Amino acid sequence: MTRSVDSMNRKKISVIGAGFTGATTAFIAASKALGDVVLVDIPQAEDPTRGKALDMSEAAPVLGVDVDITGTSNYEDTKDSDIVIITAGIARKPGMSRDDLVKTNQKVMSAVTRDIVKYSPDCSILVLTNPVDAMTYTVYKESGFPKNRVIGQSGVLDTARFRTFIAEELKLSVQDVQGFVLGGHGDDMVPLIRYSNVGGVPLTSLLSQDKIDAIIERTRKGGAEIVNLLGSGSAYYAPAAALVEMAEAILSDQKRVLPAIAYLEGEYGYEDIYLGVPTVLGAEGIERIIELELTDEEKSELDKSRDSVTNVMNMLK
Ligand SMILES: NC(=O)C1=CN([C@@H]2O[C@H](COP(=O)(O)OP(=O)(O)OC[C@H]3O[C@@H](n4cnc5c(N)ncnc54)[C@H](O)[C@@H]3O)[C@@H](O)[C@H]2O)C=CC1
Ligand SMILES: O=C([O-])CC(=O)C(=O)O
Repeated sequence: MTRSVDSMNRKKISVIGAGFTGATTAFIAASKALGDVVLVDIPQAEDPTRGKALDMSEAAPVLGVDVDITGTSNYEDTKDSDIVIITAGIARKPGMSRDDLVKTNQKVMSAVTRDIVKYSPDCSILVLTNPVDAMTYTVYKESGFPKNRVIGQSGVLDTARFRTFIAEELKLSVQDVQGFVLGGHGDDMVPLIRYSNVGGVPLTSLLSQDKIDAIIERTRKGGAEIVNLLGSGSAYYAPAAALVEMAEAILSDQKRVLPAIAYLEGEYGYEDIYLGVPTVLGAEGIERIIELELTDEEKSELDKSRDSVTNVMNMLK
């Protein structure tokens, strides 16, 4: 791997899985000059991973960024990463649920985590691979890392979809739409209307209950909507943008308040489970879990989502 001048001062981001989400994540991270990027995939007869990395490197002069982008199947190249993002594994096809991926992707998580830990024992790990709550749990157990350094991505993406649909309905800037989607990354996720607003104005003052219910339903099925439109594979632009926002919060110690899949030990009344909750993301990974006060109805929706994640976790044997 060649390292350009001054690379010692830059952060190092490794992305495992150079498919749609991995390559897009690598490209967005490099475009924002978050750090040097190492893209890893399994060895193949031709070398698409190196091809993608070289193509991205050739965009750097146009984008005006000085970062090294490496494509490889050798984990030694990931040595001393600050953050490792896992997107490796299989994606669902139309008609499948995310949970159908559990057996195959569990094996992939175990294998890649061993290599990540061997070369970057001090990194933070961000997991995207589905079913993501259970896969984050798998990586946590396999890595032996402290819970704050193993984090899953769902809430930033689910909230981004929710914000998109609200902005579209109201014909207002997406930048002013705030919201929170909690729970597992499945059809039972919990968009919290009481904590959602547009420029500080409560959502319930701007939209009828019927419209809000339709937006909740579309958010819950947001992944499947894209899967059906694409015909093969699943979403990757918005998931990659979500991963980069979380990675930047950690690498730049931003103390962002973002939903993340966190290991719970009593928070929200749950034990020994990874689930989407509001967190503070900074240099230590998940630095804090924010416990929102929930109504009985919201709590029972979150319980239902927790039960769905528990069902998938029971398949991890
Ligand atoms: N949590 C979330 O919000 C989201 C999760 N996903 C999930 O992310 C995963 C990846 O999705 P895509 O990138 O679209 O799939 P993809 O099929 O385009 O890419 C996956 C890549 O992983 C590689 N891979 C498989 N086993 C590997 C191993 N042992 N080591 C290294 N690389 C390996 C494959 O060769 C492939 O290039 C899927 O499980 C998908 O469901 C996707 C979008 C959002
Ligand atoms: O739906 C899928 O399979 C991929 C995913 O998690 C999403 O786009 O939310």
